[in-house]
Parts: sequence; structure tokens; C-alpha cells
Amino acid sequence: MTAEQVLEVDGLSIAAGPVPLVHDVSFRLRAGEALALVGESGSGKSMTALALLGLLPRGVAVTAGSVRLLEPGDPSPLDLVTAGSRTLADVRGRRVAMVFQDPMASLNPSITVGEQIAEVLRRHLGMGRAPAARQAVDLLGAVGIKEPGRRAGDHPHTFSGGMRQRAVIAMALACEPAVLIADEPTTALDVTIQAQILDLLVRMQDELGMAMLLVTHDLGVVAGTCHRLAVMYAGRLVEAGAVGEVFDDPAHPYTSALLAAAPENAMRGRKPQAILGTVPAPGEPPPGCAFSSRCAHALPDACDTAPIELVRSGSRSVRCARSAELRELQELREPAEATP
Ligand SMILES: Nc1ncnc2c1ncn2[C@@H]1O[C@H](COP(=O)(O)OP(=O)(O)OP(=O)(O)O)[C@@H](O)[C@H]1O
Repeated sequence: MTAEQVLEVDGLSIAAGPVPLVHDVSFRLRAGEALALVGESGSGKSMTALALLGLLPRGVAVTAGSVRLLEPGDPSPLDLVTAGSRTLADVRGRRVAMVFQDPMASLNPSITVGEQIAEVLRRHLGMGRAPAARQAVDLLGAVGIKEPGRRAGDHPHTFSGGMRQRAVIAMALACEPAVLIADEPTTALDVTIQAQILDLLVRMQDELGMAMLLVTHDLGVVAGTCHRLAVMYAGRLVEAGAVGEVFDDPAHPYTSALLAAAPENAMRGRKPQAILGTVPAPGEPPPGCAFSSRCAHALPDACDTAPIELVRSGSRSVRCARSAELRELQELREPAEATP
């Protein structure tokens, strides 16, 4: 049986004035499932994540599509794109929570960490002052803060970067949201701390049965953390599927190039190979495939004349005119011979 769907993103498009940034992005999140949204800087991952909670920067707006938050037995799910600011404020932190790269962006420097978490519990769950304070301490303990009773009374600046991110996670999870959106949650942290924070996210996700959208440019983070993977390029989804399947048998040359470029050697035994060239600027999309100018497999007739559609086949989808042929020829997989 498939787990219940908790979030349905359909045809989401985002623009900064006349400049389109994200085009027609669709994906589903199920309870207990982690979906990674990956791609190089500027591919539109953060804009997509921010749009889900109505947090787009000034001047950037959703131009089409819907983000439906589903609840079992609810015949009319909430569309977060059209929801009013009050509804969004109620949903944020209660049903859908977000963790950003910089924990200080989510923490108020002048209020103790315990009070900030308690405030979320009071606001969203209507808890009294004393029980909320006690629950805040429990939450800090649950995310691995030592001596949580004492640390709850400290201000954020007395916490290390990793501990601050743990506190932000405690705050995000305080109301046991159905969906957690984590945008590069470990990018600003030391490598050893990164692994601990990822472990924490996976453990909490599992314990609470949450759905998680993990935005990352780092494929090393995806393996072992996420079940499914959606790859974005120049504002479009170019491939999606189960992590193991996509890693073993990428269907898009861009995914293949990202795997070959991953320092964590997602393609084992190979030296990371940089992807040459640059992403086309948002306002100047080419007529055909946006990756064509960087793709070793592009053919002018097949790839450069008309937009390439996203084609679904079972749980996989891919936007590449030559995908079937290239997979058949094993052109996109890890080369058999590993270089020492
Ligand atoms: N405030 C803004 N106004 C207009 N355009 C923006 C704004 N912020 C970002 N963009 C543009 O939107 C596009 C998508 O950016 P986005 O931040 O979503 O990419 P990303 O994949 O998350 O990259 P990164 O990992 O660097 O954050 C980029 O072309 C970027 O220049």
C-alpha cells in the first residue's frame, strides 16, 4: 500500500516580473517519504521550496499551478498558492515547517532558545506557558542538545552552528508538522556536523512519519537520506525517480553529469568531472533543451528545435529527447572501467 499523499505540487511556475524562473514543476510528497530536489546553483530549487509556503522574495511570484496540502478525509484540500496570509501563517510551523541553511535566519538573537520553541507551541497549539516551556526542553533533548534544561535558558549566540541548527529543527518539529522543507540545511556546517544533522533529520522524519523535501546541490547528501530524487535544470524538472534507480541508471545526461561531478563519487572510483559551460540565464531560454549547449549527446535536430516534454514512465520521468536511445546504449551509466 502506498503511504498517503500529503502535498501535491502541480504545474508550479514562478517569475520575477516578466522573467520566468521556474516552469511547470510537479511532484508529490507522501507521509514518511523524503524527496530530494537537486541541481546546480540557480536551477530554481530554493524558489520552488519558498513558493510552497508563500515565502517568495518581494518581486517574485507564482504565475501558475497549485500546491495542495492534503489531509486524510479532507474533501477540499488547501491550495497554498491561493491561501490568504492568515491561513499561511497558521500552516507555517504547524502543518508545514521549514529549515534554512542559516539557523540564525530562523532564530531571534534576543530571546532564549527555550522561549522561542515554547512560543511556537503556545501560538499554534494553544499550550500554557509552563507546559510549553517543559515541552521545549523535551524537544531540545530530542534533537540531541545536552543538558537541555539549562541550555533552554541560553540565547542563540551561545550555541555552536550545529547546535543552533538542532534548535531550529526542534522548533520546526515542535508541532509535528506533516511536511518538513529543508533548504540546504547542512551547507553552512562543518562536514562532521553535516552528517550528524542529516542523521537527525532522517531519524526525526522517521519517528514522526513526516514527508520531507530536502533541497540540496550535493548528491552525496541524497544517498542515505532520501527515497526519491527530482533533478532541476534551468527552472525545469529534467528527471525524477527513486534514488537508487536514478543513481544506478540515470535517464538524463544532466543527471549523469551531476553524478560524475559529485565528489562523494556517486559513480565510484572515478575522479569528479566538472560540468563545463553555464546554465542559460533565466530570461533567455534556448528554443529546445536548456542543457543542450553543455551536453555531450546533443543533436541539433532532436534537441535544439522545440521544447522537450517531460515524459513519465512508471515512477520515473525524464525530459530528454534522446533518453531511451542513450540508456539503451548505456551511455549515461557509470563507465565499467574505473580509473585509479
Ligand atoms: N529575489 C530575486 N529576484 C529575482 N530573481 C531571483 C531572486 N532570487 C533568485 N532569483 C533568481 O531565480 C533563479 C533561481 O534561483 P534559486 O535560488 O531558486 O536557485 P537554486 O537552485 O536554489 O540555487 P542556490 O542553490 O544557489 O540557491 C536564479 O536565476 C536566481 O538568479
